Amino acid sequence: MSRVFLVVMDSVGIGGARDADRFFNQDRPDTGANTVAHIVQACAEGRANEGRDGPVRLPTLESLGIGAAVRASSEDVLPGFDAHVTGFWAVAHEASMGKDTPSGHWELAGLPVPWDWHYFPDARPAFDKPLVDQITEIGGVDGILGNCHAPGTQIIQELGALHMQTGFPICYTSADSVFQVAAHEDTFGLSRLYAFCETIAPMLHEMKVGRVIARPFKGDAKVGFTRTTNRKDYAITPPEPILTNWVQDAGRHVYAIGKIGDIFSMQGIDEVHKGDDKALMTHLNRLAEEAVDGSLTFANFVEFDSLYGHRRDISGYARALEWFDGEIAKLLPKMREGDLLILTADHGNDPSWSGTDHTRECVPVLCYGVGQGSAGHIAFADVAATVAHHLNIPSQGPGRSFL
Ligand SMILES: O=P(O)(O)O[C@H]1O[C@H](CO)[C@@H](O)[C@H]1O
Ligand SMILES: [Mn+2]
Ligand SMILES: [Mn+2]
Repeated sequence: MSRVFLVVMDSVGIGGARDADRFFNQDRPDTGANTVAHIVQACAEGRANEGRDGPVRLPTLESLGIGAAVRASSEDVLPGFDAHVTGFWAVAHEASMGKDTPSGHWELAGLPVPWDWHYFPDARPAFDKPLVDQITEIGGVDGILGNCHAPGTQIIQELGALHMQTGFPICYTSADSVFQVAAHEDTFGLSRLYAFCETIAPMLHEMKVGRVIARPFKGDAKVGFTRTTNRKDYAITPPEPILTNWVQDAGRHVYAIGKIGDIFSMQGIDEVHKGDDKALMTHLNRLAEEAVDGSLTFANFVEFDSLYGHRRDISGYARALEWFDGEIAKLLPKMREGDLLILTADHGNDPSWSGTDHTRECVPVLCYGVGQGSAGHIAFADVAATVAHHLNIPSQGPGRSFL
């Protein structure tokens, strides 16, 4: 029986979104943002040589069609990237009005977001007094710090020492529908941070805030503050069955790698494997060998986005792509007859762009195991329908299989 491996390269967008002018980074519309193309261009021009050198080389993604997809989605030039394409590729357009992780993943899983998320204003305070009063009361703290839009790595440097003195959690947000809580793992305590987030999450979900995110960190004023890998997301539960439910309801097994379990609030998921991207790749390789017939393995590789996209680090993003490309080259021979591997993304995060937020972009859909060809332009939800079709189970979403 066929298996499917659906792998999200978080934020690896390819430009070309028709509604990019409705999304912004620091008042600049996202029109023209193109994560992959701008990385390729910067590398070719020698502008991304930190820890690497020269033009970016992605031979495996190229042969699966990433260059062809970028050319089909945008006018951007792509120096090099003219290798023979042996995979099956498409350009996917998002319908949901959010350029965030849950919107992208839910729609890839067959559920365009049926509501408007709540976003906090980029003002001080970002959270109004009645909300702060509720949060401090039910969360059992005497106050909060932050209360603004901020990059997470920066705000812990600014407020880490004061947080240690006062015991007030650092609460901040971004252009996404998120309520983030940074707290020191030792002085505030990791389990206390998780409990705090878990307690306030239902109230924020009620307001249609997509995620409450625990952001633990360590360090002190002298050495500086560093986030740990113990981030935890408390996301709204999808209001309808999604791909993982369809697969599970058909009696099949669903493996989640990385933050997929968090994004879908564990709906339809049998087992979760976590770690940094390197560890996730080990899990993916092991599951390529061990996943049972008829199963779905759904993975998210977040470091493109969290370590490089938001930090506007072009060299780092290029290094991550080159590493990923080499790993996928080693994964392909592990695919069995009848298996389908899909590499895709959830939104863009152009590291050459203004601001530090995601960019509205189309995403590549690169398929291995179904021969060579292209479906041209498709919808995000078509990915779920295609996975269902390949697993020979009913699709319950609005998408159509492109295979
Ligand atoms: O700056 P940090 O804390 O990494 O926040 C980023 O991570 C959040 C969730 O992925 C996004 O909303 C973005 O703002
Ligand atoms: Mn994402
Ligand atoms: Mn992000």
